[in-house]
Amino acid sequence: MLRISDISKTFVTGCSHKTIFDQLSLTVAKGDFITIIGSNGAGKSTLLNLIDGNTYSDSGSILLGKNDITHVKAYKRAKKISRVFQDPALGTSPNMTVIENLSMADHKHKAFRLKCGVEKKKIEFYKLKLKDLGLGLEHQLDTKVKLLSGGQRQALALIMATLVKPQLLLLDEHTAALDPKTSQKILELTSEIVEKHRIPTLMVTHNMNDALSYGNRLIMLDQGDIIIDVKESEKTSLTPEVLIEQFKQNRNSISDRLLFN
Ligand SMILES: Nc1ncnc2c1ncn2[C@@H]1O[C@H](COP(=O)(O)OP(=O)(O)OP(=O)(O)O)[C@@H](O)[C@H]1O
Repeated sequence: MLRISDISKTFVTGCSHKTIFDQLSLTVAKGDFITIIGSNGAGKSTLLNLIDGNTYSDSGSILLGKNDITHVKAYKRAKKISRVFQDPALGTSPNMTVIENLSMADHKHKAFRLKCGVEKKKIEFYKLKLKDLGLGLEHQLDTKVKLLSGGQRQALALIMATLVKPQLLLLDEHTAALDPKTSQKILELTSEIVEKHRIPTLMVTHNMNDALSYGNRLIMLDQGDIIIDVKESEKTSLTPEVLIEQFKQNRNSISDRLLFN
C-alpha cells in the first residue's frame, strides 16, 4: 500500500516559483491498478518522481507499506519501486544483451557481478518469461538490446521491472512511443502481469480509451489536484466523452472555488 499525505511541491527556477502540488493526498490500495490522466503540465510525471525519489516534496509524507520513504534516496526506493518510462533506453541497458539485462534485473536486491555469467538454470526460466511475450525474444538472448524494436524493448523493460515483484509499479506513458498495435500488445501484457502478481500500479497515459479500458481505478489530475477519482464499477460505464464533460465541470468548480476563496 502507498499512502501519500498532504505533499506539496514548488519548483524554484531563478526568481520564479511554480507550485505543482499543494497538499495532495492519495492512497493506493494493495489491489489497485490506477490509470492517471490529465493535461500537459498537470503534474503526472512529477507525482511519479515524488514517489520514486527522483524529486522530493517540500512537505507532507509518503508511506510505502509501513515504511516512511519521504526522505529515502531514489536508489534505495528502486529496490521496492519499479518504473517503466516512455523511453526504453531508461529501463534497459542498450549495450548489454537481453539475457544480461534480465540477469541484472533479477539481481536487483543482491550484489551482482556479470563476469560470473548467467546461471545456466536461470536461462530456461528467462526463456519461458520471454516466450510468454510472444515477440520472439526467447530466440534473441544474446542480442544487444539497442538492436531490438521499440516494442520488444518496452516488453523487456516491463519484464525487468517486474521480474522481482516490486511493492509498487510506476508506468510513465510506457506505450506512448509505440505504434497502436504494439501499444495494445504491451498494455495487454502489462495488465496480465499486474493482475497475475497483484502489483499495485500507477499508469500515466494520455490515451483516454486506454485509461478507461485498463485498471480498476482512474484519476484525473488538473493543476496538481485530483479532480476525478472513479472506481471500477463507475469506471466501466464511462466513455471518453463523459470524462471530458466531467473534466470541464470539475475544472470549473475548482476555478470557482479558488475565485471565491
Ligand atoms: N525539475 C523541474 N524544474 C522546474 N519545473 C519543473 C520540473 N519538473 C517539472 N516541472 C514543471 O512542473 C509542471 C508539471 O510537469 P509534469 O512533467 O509533472 O507534467 P505532466 O502532467 O507529466 O505533463 P505531460 O503530460 O506534458 O508530460 C510543468 O509545468 C513543468 O514544467
